Amino acid sequence: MKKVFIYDTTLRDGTQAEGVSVSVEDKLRITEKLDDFGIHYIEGGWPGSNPKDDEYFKKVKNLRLKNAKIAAFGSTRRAYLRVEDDPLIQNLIKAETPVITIFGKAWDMHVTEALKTTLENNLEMVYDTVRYLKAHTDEVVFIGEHFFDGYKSNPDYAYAVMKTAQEAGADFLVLADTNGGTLPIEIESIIKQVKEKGLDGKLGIHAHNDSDTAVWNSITAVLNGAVQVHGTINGFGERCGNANLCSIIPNLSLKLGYETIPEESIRRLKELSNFVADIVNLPVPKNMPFVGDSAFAHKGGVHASAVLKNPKLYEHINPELVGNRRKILVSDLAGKSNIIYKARELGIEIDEKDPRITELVQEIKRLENYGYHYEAAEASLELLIRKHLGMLKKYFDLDAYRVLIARRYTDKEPVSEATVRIKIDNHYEHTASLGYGPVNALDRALKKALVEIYPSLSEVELIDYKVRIINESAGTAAKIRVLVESKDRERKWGTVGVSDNVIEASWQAVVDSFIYKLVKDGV
Ligand SMILES: CC(=O)SCCNC(=O)CCNC(=O)[C@H](O)C(C)(C)COP(=O)(O)OP(=O)(O)OC[C@H]1O[C@@H](n2cnc3c(N)ncnc32)[C@H](O)[C@@H]1OP(=O)(O)O
Ligand SMILES: CC(=O)C(=O)O
Repeated sequence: MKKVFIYDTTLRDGTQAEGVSVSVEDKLRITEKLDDFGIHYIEGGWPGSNPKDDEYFKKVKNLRLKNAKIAAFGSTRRAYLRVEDDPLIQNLIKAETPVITIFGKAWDMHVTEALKTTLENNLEMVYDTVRYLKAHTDEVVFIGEHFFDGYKSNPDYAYAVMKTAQEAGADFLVLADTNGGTLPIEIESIIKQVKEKGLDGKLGIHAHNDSDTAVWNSITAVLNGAVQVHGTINGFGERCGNANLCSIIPNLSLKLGYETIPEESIRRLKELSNFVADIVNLPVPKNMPFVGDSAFAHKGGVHASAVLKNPKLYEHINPELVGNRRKILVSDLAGKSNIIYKARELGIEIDEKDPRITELVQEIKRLENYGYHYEAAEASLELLIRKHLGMLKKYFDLDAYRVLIARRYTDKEPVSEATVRIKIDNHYEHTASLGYGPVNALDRALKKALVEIYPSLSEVELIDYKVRIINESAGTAAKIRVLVESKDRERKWGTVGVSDNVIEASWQAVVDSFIYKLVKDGV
């Protein structure tokens, strides 16, 4: 099996993404995680660029890494300085990493316009820097910045830059599509040409995603002989991001038979994706291939029906191979199969031929049309299914609720007060409570009324509350959907309510939340 070295630049190019800022501790945690997953190279940052990166390189030496080699990143020497006198080069050496990665200009226009130097001097900068660094570290990775654009502009020069780096001793010659404008067909053609011309070192690829082709550009490079692939977890990075390792790794390993990271790590890929997303505070888009929450979610009734017969009918791989899971969604696009799958997933015994399933599908479509949305409120969906199948106990009846919001001249904030009167068996409970807002007051008053009979409700906490106006064009007559997220010591769940009135919609969602808790506790 051919091996491809995975080179992660989440901590360097990834942090060049808009909105990302990570602490040294964050960087160290990500380093340990990437190492644990068997990533071969971790580019930690640019020593000398900022105090955080300097501290990172001091501290990373103390980590006991099992798999990864840490790379310090920088550029070729300044056009007008000797390597010995260039502080940026000296900082790279001071980082004391086993790998140093430098980028050098491979596009003639960049040499003359950005560096403002001559093409010959740039070749000398590449040669001097690689040679010098090679004497100070184990491995030097040379990135030909803008290699593909450079090749399209001046093929001989772009080739000469890479060949110079090879002659100076670079261990990997990485071809970069820095502006991300190159297409897979061009990657293939250009790599073939440079190999024919005589670039016979170990090639790598560093692709950006501006044309939405970074993953396939990287894979094309591998298919044409590249043995090192640069990318980031979840693909975030400068502008539109870098090549997404969460797609490259499974494509190479599961589909094309290359050795990348160990199989058991690939089985936890979603965990790695979520881990990095949480730390950098950039959520994983639901529709991200392989690791997104919707990557294996089936919504259309036709899809659900087929997946129940054989998942392969609508899934390109088994989701478990990358640590993801199959989801069957229930919505107005559902058919009987969605309901059967969902009910079984929830542990509800259901006979496929039960005529109530068809009625339930129609009821869900009616409610979704009214404004309910069950994808984000699975607890309400479970209650609806149970109720329809006669499997939901009556825990209490609402007799009345009332919410008052008042602000006197002397009050700093409005005061919310709720009263609730409910009937349990033949007994009435009548309670009142103040709250931070009307929903909080209702939640407290209802809990007060129920907790003596159902003590486990004291564990329920409402942790999120979202309000959405559904048919906005109707102005004040618009319907309001409230989604509530609740938790107890073990789980989180979502419930929904819809009404013309925000308090009534909130009440429905809160009531569902409490009932769901009682169902799950087996009360
Ligand atoms: C394609 C990439 O993603 S490369 C990585 C980009 N990442 C970053 O830039 C983040 C870290 N960068 C930094 O902290 C700073 O830019 C530093 C410390 C590297 C340099 O800071 P400064 O000295 O203030 O320079 P500044 O950022 O304004 O400009 C970049 C300089 O690097 C030079 N440079 C750019 N590429 C190269 C190269 N391959 N080789 C040598 N010099 C280069 C530019 O010509 C410019 O030099 P000049 O100031 O003499 O015109
Ligand atoms: C070096 C680098 O990040 C690039 O060429 O895109």
